[in-house]
Amino acid sequence: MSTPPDVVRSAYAQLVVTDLDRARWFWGDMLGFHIQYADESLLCLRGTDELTHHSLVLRKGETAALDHISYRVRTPEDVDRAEQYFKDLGRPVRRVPKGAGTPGVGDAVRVVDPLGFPVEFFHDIERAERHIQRYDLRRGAEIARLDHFNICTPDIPAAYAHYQALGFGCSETIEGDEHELYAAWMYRKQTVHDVAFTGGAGPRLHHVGVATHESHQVLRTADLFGSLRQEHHIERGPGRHGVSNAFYLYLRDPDGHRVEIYTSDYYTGDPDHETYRWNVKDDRRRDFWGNAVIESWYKEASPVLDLDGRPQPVTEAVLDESAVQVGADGLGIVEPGGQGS
Ligand SMILES: O=C1C=CC(S(=O)(=O)O)=CC1(O)O
Ligand SMILES: [Fe+2]
Repeated sequence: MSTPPDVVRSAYAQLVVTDLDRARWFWGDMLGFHIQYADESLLCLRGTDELTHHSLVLRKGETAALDHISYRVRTPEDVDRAEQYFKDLGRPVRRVPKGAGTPGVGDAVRVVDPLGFPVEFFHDIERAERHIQRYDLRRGAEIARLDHFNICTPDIPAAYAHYQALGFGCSETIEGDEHELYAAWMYRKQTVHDVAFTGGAGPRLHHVGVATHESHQVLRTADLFGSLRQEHHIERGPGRHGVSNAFYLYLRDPDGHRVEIYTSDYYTGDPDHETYRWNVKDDRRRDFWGNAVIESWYKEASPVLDLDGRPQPVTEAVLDESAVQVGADGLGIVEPGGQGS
């Protein structure tokens, strides 16, 4: 078996949006991403702390979808390793030389991974002007950086095995009484996750997680949308997660792409870091205060494209967390004459 690439971190998501101006308002004006590059069909954006060209790309297209997620690898040779690794898995692989792909990104390889997701691996990317202390440029939610991808997949154990083989650690899980795996959070950078798996029809993109420095910025984001009579963009939260302990707010962009505003998770960098395991019937797992998870959060997600830009077919889930008796989610199966647990 060939050597997997040395993944450093989740690096950027490329989303297809149907109205670039509305997307610019949502992701730029409201969330505060800096526009690093713009043309009539493409925007490259980055957070206040990000030193490379972008962490989010919005590409105008007919149908809202995920074009690809992208991981940065440690060396240029790791791009070659990624190419060989996925070729050995028998997966679709396409080399994307510098200048032929996303602006700012150097030599890269794009694959459709075993879970059906379009994934890019690159090392070289243009540096960008340091905005970390340009408080004068901050606006809206003041998003600092990309934190993670959350993907919907029907087979969580298969997703766990794939990312474990890529060298990802596992910080937290949601498991049944017999340790059946409902969800997992996995990392390469030293925080809770670079990628997480939500059980459901897939491959679909559940959300992009973006980080603020402070929880008051999460609250301010909700206030901004409320003030502007744009509260319909708020889907879930604000609240405190059980898993990750992060303070959160979920929004839907004008095309329905979900984004999580996320702050204050924790360090996972020690070599013997242990996985924290939640039971699927623990009402605090997804909201530490026991608040219900709105059904759309479990059921709705963005379609993903193949390497030729065609929507990928989805496979229904094996396990459905929202169908388990989960009490606070309000979706539980109430025992005859009993209460949800
Ligand atoms: O980033 C996350 C951290 C925790 C949770 S959960 O709702 O607490 O499971 C969801 C999430 O994957 O979006
Ligand atoms: Fe998330």
